[in-house]
Amino acid sequence: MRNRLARTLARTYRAGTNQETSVRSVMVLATGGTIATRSDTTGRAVARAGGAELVERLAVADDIRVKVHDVFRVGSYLMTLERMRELAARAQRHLLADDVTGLVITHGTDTMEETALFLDLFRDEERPVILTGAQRPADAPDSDGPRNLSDAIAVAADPASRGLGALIVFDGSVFTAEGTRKSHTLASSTFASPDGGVLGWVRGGAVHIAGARRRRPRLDLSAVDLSRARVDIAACYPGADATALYAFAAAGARGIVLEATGAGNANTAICEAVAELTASGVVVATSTRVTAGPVAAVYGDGGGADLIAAGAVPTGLLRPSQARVVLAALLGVHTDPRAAREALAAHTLG
Ligand SMILES: NC(=O)C[C@H](N)C(=O)O
Repeated sequence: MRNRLARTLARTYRAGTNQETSVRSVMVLATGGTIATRSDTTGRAVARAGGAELVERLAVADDIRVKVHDVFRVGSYLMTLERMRELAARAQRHLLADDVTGLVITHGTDTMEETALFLDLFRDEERPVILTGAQRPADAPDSDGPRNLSDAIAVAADPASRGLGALIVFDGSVFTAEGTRKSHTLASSTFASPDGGVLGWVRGGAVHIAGARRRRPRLDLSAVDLSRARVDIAACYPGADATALYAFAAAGARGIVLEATGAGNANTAICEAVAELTASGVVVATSTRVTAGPVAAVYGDGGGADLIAAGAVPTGLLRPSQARVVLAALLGVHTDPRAAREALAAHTLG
């Protein structure tokens, strides 16, 4: 196995030496996820493979040089905001220090949408950062990992990917970070962007980018203080009360995202709690459990119009998982919750 890796790397390094002007260099940062899982002795899938193992038999274009670094080796259900920050810092360091065309991050699919958006918010330059993974383990005979990874490397090396922020490449499709989420627990075609569609496609190393992304102001990673960035998600469902909201605030939440019903509706008990918590400096945002469409101030009697009047910030097309990351990032960079509220409102306006 080592020898195969040595041959792959030797080939790519040789390509770099012979064609110095046209060589493209892609750095792969490995973090774990199903793309790196093998079954343990009890049959449970655990992230064990490092990046070198993932790239060793990959088909990549002769003029692409691949380098690998391991960052974590975890299922993405074990990601945290701290790990996202560490990964973002590593990504920035590698882009600074190494002469790379683009970065690929291998990651579990469960929370890829959160990490992708975090990296997108703190991106600090034009070179592409591509996240990919797999739905079937590394030791499955039909793992989708190798194809996804070679597709991601092709996209990272392609000039058309510059300036598009963090992207997700999966099952032949290219997605922007914002608005994209996991949509099937097990199927290989799991990522979807219900409001935005795909940004492009990749087939056999050929990359086609069709869409454009919305430009957002970037945040400064060195300014983020995650100790004041606790944000929890509270579900609204028939009969829900405000117990979870108060418990989160008591546990130190500086922000709460409501996973509301429909176009962003709750009930009068939750509206009252939102008004009280907003007055106490907690930033409440409202998203929805519905797959597509924006949050809107339509209904009274505890509905979205009342929630927003009580102080909740509507998150537009962002779903709770990504609204939480945006709010946490903003609370991490703004000491004043009012500034974080305003920045969230501006962010979700498009
Ligand atoms: N397909 C996957 O990668 C799912 C896995 N549970 C993870 O997120 O790490």
